[in-house]
Amino acid sequence: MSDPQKTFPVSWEELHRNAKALAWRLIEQGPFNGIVAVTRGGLVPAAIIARELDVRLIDTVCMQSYSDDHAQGQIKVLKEVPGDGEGWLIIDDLVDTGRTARVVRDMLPKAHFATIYAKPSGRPLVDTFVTEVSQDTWIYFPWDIELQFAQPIAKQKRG
Ligand SMILES: O=P(O)(O)OC[C@H]1O[C@H](OP(=O)(O)OP(=O)(O)O)[C@H](O)[C@@H]1O
Ligand SMILES: Nc1nc2[nH]cnc2c(=O)[nH]1
Ligand SMILES: [Mg+2]
Repeated sequence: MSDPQKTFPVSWEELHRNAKALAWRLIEQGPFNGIVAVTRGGLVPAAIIARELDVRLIDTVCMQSYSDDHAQGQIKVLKEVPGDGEGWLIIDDLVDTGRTARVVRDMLPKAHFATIYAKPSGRPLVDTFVTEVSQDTWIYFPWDIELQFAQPIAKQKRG
């Protein structure tokens, strides 16, 4: 998606609340042997969920696909996890097109795949998620953004 229609900024508090909401759903699905975080976006959610589910065994699948202009290129797998994923929980921050999820699921077909956010195209690839956002929305995570001055609405309207 190179020109998303809407943006959806997420604060640290909101992310923490949503990650805990995901943990409440996942506690019913476990117990899990360990967590596989999909880098980099899955790292912070995985840390929060590991704390809530009392999981200490964490591995990573290292992936690269989107560039800074929100365009998705070829997915590169920089690091894999051996095995079929049985008893493991995979955590990513979101599914968008579902292409990243497809690659990870093919790698670990027996794992449980969970994300905090899901867009409609990727939703069928996720076992458990918390919040659905529309396909034309770009989510900004707390680590993507910083506090800054915002124009009053009246000034924004005058242009
Ligand atoms: O469903 P898709 O269309 O494949 O998109 C979802 C993936 O895109 C983002 O990762 P990204 O490749 O931007 O890297 P990052 O996790 O390092 O931010 C996000 O963290 C997901 O992993
Ligand atoms: N930060 C972020 N990364 C993405 N990768 C694919 N879709 C998104 C999105 O909406 N936000
Ligand atoms: Mg990612």
